[in-house]
Amino acid sequence: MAANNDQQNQAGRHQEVGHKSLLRSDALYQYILETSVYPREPEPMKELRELTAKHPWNIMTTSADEGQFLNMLLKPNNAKNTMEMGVYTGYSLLATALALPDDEKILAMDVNRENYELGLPIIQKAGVAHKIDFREGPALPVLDEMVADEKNHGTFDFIFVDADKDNYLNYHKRLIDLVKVGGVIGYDNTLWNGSVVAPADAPLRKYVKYYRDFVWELNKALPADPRIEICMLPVGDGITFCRRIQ
Ligand SMILES: C[S@@+](CC[C@H](N)C(=O)[O-])C[C@H]1O[C@@H](n2cnc3c(N)ncnc32)[C@H](O)[C@@H]1O
Repeated sequence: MAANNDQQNQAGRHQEVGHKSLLRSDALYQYILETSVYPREPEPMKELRELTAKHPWNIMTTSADEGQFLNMLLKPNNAKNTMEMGVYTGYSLLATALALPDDEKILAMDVNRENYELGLPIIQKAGVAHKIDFREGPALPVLDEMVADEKNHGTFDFIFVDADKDNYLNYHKRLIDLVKVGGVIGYDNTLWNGSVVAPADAPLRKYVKYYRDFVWELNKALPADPRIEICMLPVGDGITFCRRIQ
């Protein structure tokens, strides 16, 4: 009996260790980048990634594996009309723009135009700048304006949310009207640097601690929303995809 219990405990432990190493091993992550991501990264995305690496706020950039994933996700889904909140220097925006058909548009919003303009020459050189409608300023009032006009309801195929985490639930309340039935909203950073499972009193950086409550709230609210199907993936800093079903 004791041996059986031991075996069960061992099996339980192995599963847990397997999960942790997937998320926590730097060497494994590097392996993914070097074997799968970097060899197939489009030249403009590589150039933008290298430019962004020199910027003082580079911690904000979308990771290369996530960029590759977004680019692949959008192609088979035949996404046409898309939106992005939180552009920074434009890595995820470029991944999206490269995946979209030539005559389609991305509504891109960020409070900071300067960082967008750092990456813009690379986006222009890649021949996709004409797909981007960049709006400088907070995203919420733009969403409110769009929601107020019923013509905009159910018109977006894909929406990527990577801006201020304390507004994610406010965004969700509006985006659910703007995305098509069958369309997808991706919320970035839903594992929030792993802090979602850290003890309440763990010593976290101030901004990580502040936003964690909002990420927790979002992670509770999305599974309870019957209008969507969801899938949370440990890509980048965690991304939760929501497909509108009603
Ligand atoms: C994590 S970064 C985005 C990274 C980007 N997706 C990329 O590929 O590099 C977050 C961005 O959200 C922007 N932001 C913060 N608050 C915002 C708001 N209320 N509305 C729009 N953008 C906002 C910041 O200026 C910052 O550029």
